Amino acid sequence: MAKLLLVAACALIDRDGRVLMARRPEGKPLAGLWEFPGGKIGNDETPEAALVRELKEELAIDTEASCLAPVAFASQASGEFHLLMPLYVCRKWQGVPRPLEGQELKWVRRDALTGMDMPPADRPLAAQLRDML
Ligand SMILES: Nc1nc2c([nH]c(=O)n2[C@@H]2O[C@H](COP(=O)(O)OP(=O)(O)OP(=O)(O)O)[C@@H](O)[C@H]2O)c(=O)[nH]1
Repeated sequence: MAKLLLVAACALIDRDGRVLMARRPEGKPLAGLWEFPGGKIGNDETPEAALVRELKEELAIDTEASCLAPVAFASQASGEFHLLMPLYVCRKWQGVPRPLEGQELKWVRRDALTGMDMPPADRPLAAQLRDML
């Protein structure tokens, strides 16, 4: 069986109900596609701790595990790995998201979510999120 790739992803929701999407920069796998901020879960790291860390590293915002609500997950073959990716919703954080890793950021209305060019694992998640918001 393919090795599991554990990734934690987060839908930041603003006061107008929009979702923050990030566009993967050139040079990374799946470059140009829109994804949820987040990243790989390290050894000895909980998914929540990984997200708090990634949101700081990628977006310069601070949040905490108690502000992360799990809403869905993706389970998808991805090259030599099998991606298992829990998606959390976060509505409370400190700071203004800034693109620290060369990514483009966009606040997206719920109706526009499913029209974005996304990695295959994200498409069902975007639809679930749209129906939830
Ligand atoms: N963050 C994030 N990763 C996703 C999403 N959808 C998806 O297929 N992935 C995949 O999950 C993996 C996450 O890798 P990453 O490159 O963002 O994570 P990272 O920052 O920890 O990795 P790095 O340190 O190697 O750059 C990639 O293979 C990426 O393509 C998504 O919505 N958000």
